[in-house]
Amino acid sequence: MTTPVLEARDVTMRFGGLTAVRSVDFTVNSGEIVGLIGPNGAGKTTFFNCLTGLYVPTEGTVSYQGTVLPPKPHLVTKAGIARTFQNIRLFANMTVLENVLVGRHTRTKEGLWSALLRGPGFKKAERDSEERAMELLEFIGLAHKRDHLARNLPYGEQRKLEIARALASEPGLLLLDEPTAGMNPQETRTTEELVFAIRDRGVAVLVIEHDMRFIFNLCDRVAVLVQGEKLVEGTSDVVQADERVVAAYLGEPFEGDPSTTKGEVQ
Ligand SMILES: Nc1ncnc2c1ncn2[C@@H]1O[C@H](COP(=O)(O)OP(=O)(O)OP(=O)(O)O)[C@@H](O)[C@H]1O
Repeated sequence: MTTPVLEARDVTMRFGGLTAVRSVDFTVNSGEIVGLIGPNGAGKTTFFNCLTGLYVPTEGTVSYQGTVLPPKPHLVTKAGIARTFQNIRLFANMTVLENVLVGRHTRTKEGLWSALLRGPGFKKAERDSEERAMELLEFIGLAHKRDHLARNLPYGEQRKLEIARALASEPGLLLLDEPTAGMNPQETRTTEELVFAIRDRGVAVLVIEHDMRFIFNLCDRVAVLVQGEKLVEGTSDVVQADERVVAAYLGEPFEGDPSTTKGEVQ
């Protein structure tokens, strides 16, 4: 049975006279991988920022598992939504393990005094956190690099580490903003497999991406934003065949034969 994890209702975001997102209704259900695509400047990242509390929408509401979210990033994370960003935002001079541990802080209950005094409660919490972080590093294939500095990882592994750090907050929904940007085809394929594996762990995924092949292979459903409005939403096949989508992408990587079949679009 599908139940809504995320529900955005009538979300509008204006910057002065510019409406970057206009009356968008959007749902992600449990167990789903949903794609959000659109030409440059369509409002995708602005919409993500509205979902994650970085922006307070001018109008509309965002709910997670039936409860309206407070527009504060740390409260959104605590509620169960984690994200990555277009540009890598790791702690470059921390180790791989430390980066994942940072991602767990919303889930650790030990308070300031316990941490300062390093009492038995704190030590146990620390051990549990480390175990959980190592389990995540195993999952993404970076356990053997736990003590490497994040800045010394190759690009593709840095992006994986960001995903592990986001997963460390134990989200029910993961938002990925251009996870394959700058990746070679092999790294992109690995990321695709990783996203499927994340979904199989019970985490719903919403992904922004310009790589159409990646999106159409991966997603159960795809929504298209154009000039801040949701133009089309449906399965990959429906979206690929929609003439309005083809028109919106003319001049973009998706140009060419409108009858292009799945997997051949780039
Ligand atoms: N903080 C801001 N202040 C003013 N305008 C903004 C702000 N953030 C985004 N915009 C504008 O809102 C519009 C949508 O931008 P946004 O970055 O959300 O698009 P996008 O679809 O994510 O683009 P891209 O694919 O290039 O990342 C653009 O016209 C952009 O200039």
